[in-house]
Amino acid sequence: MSGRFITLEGGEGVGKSTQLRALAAALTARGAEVVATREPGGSAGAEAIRALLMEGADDRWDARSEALLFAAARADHVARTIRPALARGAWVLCDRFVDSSRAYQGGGGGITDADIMALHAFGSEGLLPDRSFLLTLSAEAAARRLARRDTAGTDRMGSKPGDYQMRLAARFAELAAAEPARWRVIDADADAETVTAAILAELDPWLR
Ligand SMILES: Nc1ncnc2c1ncn2[C@@H]1O[C@H](COP(=O)(O)OP(=O)(O)OP(=O)(O)O)[C@@H](O)[C@H]1O
Ligand SMILES: Cc1cn([C@H]2C[C@H](O)[C@@H](COP(=O)(O)O)O2)c(=O)[nH]c1=O
Repeated sequence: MSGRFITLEGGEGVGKSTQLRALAAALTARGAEVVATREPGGSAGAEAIRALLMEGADDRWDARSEALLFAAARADHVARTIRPALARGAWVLCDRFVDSSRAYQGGGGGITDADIMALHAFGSEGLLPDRSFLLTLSAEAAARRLARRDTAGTDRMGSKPGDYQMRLAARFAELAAAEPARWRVIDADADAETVTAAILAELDPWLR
């Protein structure tokens, strides 16, 4: 069972972190080495950039600066964490990756997809996941989950307005539709165990 690079994508509160933990446990139980990681973050340098991105006022960065910071964090994460793990045969499970930049800074923030992918080509040598899961959930259900989880309030990126959330959901759907060999769309409006089973079923051919 050789390692693969798997990403979980979608809006806030759809259950990405919950599913990442469950998948990591399931794969570890099958004897795989698993590197569970996240973006922005996942390496010392990228975690430092994460603090710049997640803290402060909504207008702390303009759209171009924000896109560059996400790409710089990703470049360090890819070079220091993801590529070494893949090279030794580990499974890399990542909570968000370049598709979040394409949806948030692209669909939500107005940066062109060509510009985001050019930054990715330079910073991360264009690395793409073997499989990306888009977890879909209605905005209302996601908001209910977040209200239960985030009783202390949201961070800078989570405080975007409702129309931004709608643009990014539409953009994620477009990305998945445009590259069906890489993406699987998973209905996240079920209990967590059912969602995990649906994801594992999609990974089954790689788990033999
Ligand atoms: N299938 C599920 N059914 C009900 N609640 C869930 C489910 N999956 C996750 N939750 C709960 O919803 C909340 C949000 O889940 P989680 O933190 O995994 O989402 P996320 O997509 O990683 O969010 P973010 O993008 O903000 O990091 C948590 O309190 C979690 O326990
Ligand atoms: C990788 C990446 C992330 N974002 C946004 C999406 C979320 O609002 C935050 C990350 O928070 P999480 O609770 O850890 O999911 O950052 C983005 O706008 N662009 C990106 O490339």
